[in-house]
Amino acid sequence: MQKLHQEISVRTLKAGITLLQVSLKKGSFRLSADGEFFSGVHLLTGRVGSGKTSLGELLTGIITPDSGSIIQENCRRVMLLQDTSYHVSTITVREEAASWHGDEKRIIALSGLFGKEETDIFALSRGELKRLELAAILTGRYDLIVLDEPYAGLDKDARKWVNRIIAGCNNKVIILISHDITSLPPVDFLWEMDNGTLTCIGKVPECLIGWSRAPPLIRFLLNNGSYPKGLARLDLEEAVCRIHA
Ligand SMILES: Nc1ncnc2c1ncn2[C@@H]1O[C@H](COP(=O)(O)OP(=O)(O)OP(=O)(O)O)[C@@H](O)[C@H]1O
Repeated sequence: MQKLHQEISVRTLKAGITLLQVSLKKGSFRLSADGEFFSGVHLLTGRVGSGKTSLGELLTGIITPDSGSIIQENCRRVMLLQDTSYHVSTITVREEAASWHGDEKRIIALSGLFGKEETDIFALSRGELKRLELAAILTGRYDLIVLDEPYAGLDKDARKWVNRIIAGCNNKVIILISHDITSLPPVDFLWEMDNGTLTCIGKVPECLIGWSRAPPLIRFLLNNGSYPKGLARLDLEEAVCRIHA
């Protein structure tokens, strides 16, 4: 009985979001989407203008579909990061970190801004500001996080840092919209947006073999019989080394 209770508690804590026959029209562009996003890291890829940003906005409720349903389960706290969206509301780094209502000290330490607490927020570099924002989002108590091109403006080390934090996030739905597949955290599910139509490619790494629009690096690996164990950078490097071994 106790085990059953525990199982129910764990299940009810898991966040998820379901799209049922969702459609959206923006001028001549049409988006249609069906699918379920469970806890874990989801990578959404697709060409420029294919509708990824619109899907992120639909998932987080920034815009509503023209028809269909979006059902959120245990997604009480939802966050969307867009490259252009950061709004500074305070003066110092400490105040800005505190404005996120999370663990202010942890946010400052994680973002590498220890010692800069009283610095004017406008004196930070673009990269530092982005790290502060990402640290606040990824350590915050969000159930659903959509990161639209989170690597934009970040250097190699900062990208690795983002991936380490994402890898440590549990029980959240994290949807990563990125055209850059060379610097990713461990990804659980792969999705593709093609000319407004959302397709679930499947669970990583099993689905990689059937990824018809796989980027050149993945295609090269598969064509050489070296199947990556995942999409994280280390997995890709390991697969490349297997070819040359
Ligand atoms: N307000 C609007 N009115 C008309 N068309 C729009 C509007 N906003 C976006 N679009 C069109 O909708 C399509 C999808 O845009 P969206 O930004 O979702 O794509 P995307 O895949 O995120 O592209 P990108 O990678 O460039 O951000 C594009 O063809 C875009 O031109």
